[in-house]
Amino acid sequence: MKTSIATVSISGEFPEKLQAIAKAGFDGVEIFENDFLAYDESPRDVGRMVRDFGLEITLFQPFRDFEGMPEPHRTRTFDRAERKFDVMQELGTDLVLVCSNVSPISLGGIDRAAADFHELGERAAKRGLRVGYEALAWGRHISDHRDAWKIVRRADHPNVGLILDSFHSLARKIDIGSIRSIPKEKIFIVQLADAPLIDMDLLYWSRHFRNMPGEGDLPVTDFVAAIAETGYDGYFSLEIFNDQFRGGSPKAIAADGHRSLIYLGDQVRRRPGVTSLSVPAMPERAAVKNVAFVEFAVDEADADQLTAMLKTLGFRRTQAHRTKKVDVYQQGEIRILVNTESVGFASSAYAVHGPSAYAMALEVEDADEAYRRALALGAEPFSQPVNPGELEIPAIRGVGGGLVYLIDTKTQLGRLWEVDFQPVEAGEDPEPAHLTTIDHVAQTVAYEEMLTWLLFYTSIFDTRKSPMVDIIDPAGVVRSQVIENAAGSLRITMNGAENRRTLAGHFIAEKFGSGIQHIAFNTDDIFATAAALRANGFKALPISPNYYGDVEARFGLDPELTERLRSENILYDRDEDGEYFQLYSGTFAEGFFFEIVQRKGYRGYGAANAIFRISALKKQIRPEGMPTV
Ligand SMILES: O=C(O)c1ccc(O)c(O)c1
Ligand SMILES: [Mg+2]
Repeated sequence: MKTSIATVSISGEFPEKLQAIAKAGFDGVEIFENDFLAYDESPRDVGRMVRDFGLEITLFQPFRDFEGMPEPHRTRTFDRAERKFDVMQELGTDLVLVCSNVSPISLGGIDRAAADFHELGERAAKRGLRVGYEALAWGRHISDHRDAWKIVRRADHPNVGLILDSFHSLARKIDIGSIRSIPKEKIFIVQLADAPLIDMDLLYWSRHFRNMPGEGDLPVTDFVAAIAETGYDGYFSLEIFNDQFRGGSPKAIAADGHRSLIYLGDQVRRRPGVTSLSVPAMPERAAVKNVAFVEFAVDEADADQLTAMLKTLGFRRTQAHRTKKVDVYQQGEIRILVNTESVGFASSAYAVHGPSAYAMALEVEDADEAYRRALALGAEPFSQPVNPGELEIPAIRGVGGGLVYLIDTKTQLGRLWEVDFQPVEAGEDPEPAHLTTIDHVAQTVAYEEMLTWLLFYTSIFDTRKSPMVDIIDPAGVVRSQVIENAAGSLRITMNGAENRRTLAGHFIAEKFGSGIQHIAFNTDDIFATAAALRANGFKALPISPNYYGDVEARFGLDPELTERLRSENILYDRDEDGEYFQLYSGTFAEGFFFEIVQRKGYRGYGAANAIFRISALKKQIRPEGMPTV
């Protein structure tokens, strides 16, 4: 599978775009005419620059409003094509993309269009060039790849072929089965884009909301599988018109794009009936069994505050690292590590971000396989020296430059708690609070980074994403998206902050970056937990009394239950799957907090309650740090 990306897909000056594209690992680039026109160098120099970056020009595009023109426009259109052919020859590319005519003066008719393409094919052939025809979803007469294919077939010219673009076909829900019968040599190139499902005008949707395959909701994998079944193994080229990407970091967007293509190729390769696609071999997406631990980087003073909070939550200090200043706090199957080292990565994470949950460990079937897959998808490996006899845990860089450790039980890694750690004497143990497992880890990221991390998790781990929802913060909107596995043993909620006045935005600003903002634990009995926490001196986040009148009315709750919820500051939600109870701690270190949940069949995250807990949490953050609304 050869990878390419259109220059329109990313921001920056022409050379900056090319550099980012080359660095991300693409083989080719589509030159989008306006990018080229806005640049001062000659076509020859641009062609040379592209090749100097080790890239091939996959095509020049778009050539608009070509087929079906009445005279005198028709003659002029052919003259215009000849001019573009000159440019292509100087650039050093043999393929031009002709998109279906949108002009109101254009005439319909398959034969007329086919005759025009036949003639264009003749002219192109004289120069050793090729013409690819693409149906725009909003084309005047041709808006369906099946019709474009009819025209190409009838044009019957070796230098005229079809260009398929996933957006145009999938946005119009055109039957993908229609692709399977197209001879592979007539597919000149394939353009790919995904998009979130939004009900809007096709042109506007296409020009502003496309995103990388896997980032949106279109069945791009099915589309590529159908193409692969023809035996096509040419270029797959990203063509992403996206307002956010245009303003984003060229390097990051290009890297996401390349990752999305490799991930897509790997998914398609695993489909039955697909043999042609040459994709680098890599292990399957890793099934995550659980979040094995979350590790905090803190100094001694913060550690006192954090561990005091953990104790009120019913955690016991059970182990200490043999050679490092790392303590393990445990309850049920949950492990929280508290790292107060003054050297190494945790300490630098502390220096940059202050106290933070900088690392988490995911237990998978085979840590080495998960690690290899992550690297094949362009994840950044992490390692630091370990002391003799200690385990080297495979790790990759995650959200905000934090770490994701990968562990398993089939190798020595399964003995981590015996090899690297030793038991400590029981101290003054708190009352156990019946916390069992980590329900979810909530990461706060800048809104522009959301898709990057979404692709990171979904491409490496066997997870799926939920639709994005809006969380209302009194100071703005926070976008929230869940990444979870079918078993519910890995749940990550990602909150994207658009401004710094929201709780999420404040967290990012204060921490100098993205990271884990809260961890939620499961209990099987929220009221027993609440009672134990009270006995431990835990301070629950106070929820406005007005909230309880509303939930009682909304869900028709028994007043006795409402009163219990109110007296324990427990939030409540219910949907068709079941009930949900939520209890929050106060904040630690400028916005970090803990949550305790009980799920009675419920699978969501209490989005409707978010505004109430956000308002309550904001009251706890130092007033000068957090503008109120
Ligand atoms: O939005 C457009 O005009 C446009 C142009 C060229 C393409 O390949 C395409 O998919 C869309
Ligand atoms: Mg296109």
